[in-house]
Amino acid sequence: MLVGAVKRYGSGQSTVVALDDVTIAFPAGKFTAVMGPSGSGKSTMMHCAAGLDQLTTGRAFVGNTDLSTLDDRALTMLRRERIGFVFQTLNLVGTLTAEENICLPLTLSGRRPSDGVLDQVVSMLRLGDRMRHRPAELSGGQQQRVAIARALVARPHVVFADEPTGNLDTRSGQEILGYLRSAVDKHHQSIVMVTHDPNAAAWADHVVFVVDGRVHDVMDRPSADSVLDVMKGLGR
Ligand SMILES: Nc1ncnc2c1ncn2[C@@H]1O[C@H](COP(=O)(O)OP(=O)(O)OP(=O)(O)O)[C@@H](O)[C@H]1O
Repeated sequence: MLVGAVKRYGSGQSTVVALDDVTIAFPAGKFTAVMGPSGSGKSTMMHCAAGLDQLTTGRAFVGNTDLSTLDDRALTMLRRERIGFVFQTLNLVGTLTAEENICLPLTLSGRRPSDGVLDQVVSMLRLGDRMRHRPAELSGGQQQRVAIARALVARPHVVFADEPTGNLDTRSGQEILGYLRSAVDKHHQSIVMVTHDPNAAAWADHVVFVVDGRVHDVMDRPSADSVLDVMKGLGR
């Protein structure tokens, strides 16, 4: 959740206001899509909400925890224990196999995947025969699926995903959206997903439209058509 969130980059004449007084809740156990024109502040909003970047002013909460009250170590722990990430820069570790990458957040906090969860995630993402490969030996889409498996396998409270289906064919994209949906419906995880695709946004419970660093609109129970209409109205 962001309260009165402002994020400025740079100073003086070259200042960019990426978030301009944003207050928005990402409700627990819900699937939120974030849409808006290029450069409108979507990634900045996610990074600040996930504690990967600091606000200039305002507050960011994960659950009841005010991120500004945490030191670096506590922030790292919170991210590791409670948050999963799927970002465009996949951050897979080149020297580790797919399986080691997927389990890395758990390994770092001294845990192991719960029974069956690893198998379930790996088979859903059709990575079963790729688990011993390193990232360089995988296609772009397979790397994307490894990053998604890594975000899901620890069953974090919140998953932040930036264009998670961006590099995927339609079938794999639909499967991943279905799995994100079931993570919400079956396991009460919260998903916050940036997307440019109205069909992907239609899987969410609601869509937050961001324009020029502000929340322009929030739509409940979106359909691909209703999302497209709003996007057209934004003229982009
Ligand atoms: N590290 C940075 N330094 C300076 N300006 C930045 C930085 N990161 C983002 N910006 C600027 O902040 C604004 C918002 O960027 P952001 O990446 O959040 O937009 P976005 O909606 O995610 O865009 P896209 O859909 O193209 O990924 C843009 O004007 C961008 O140029």
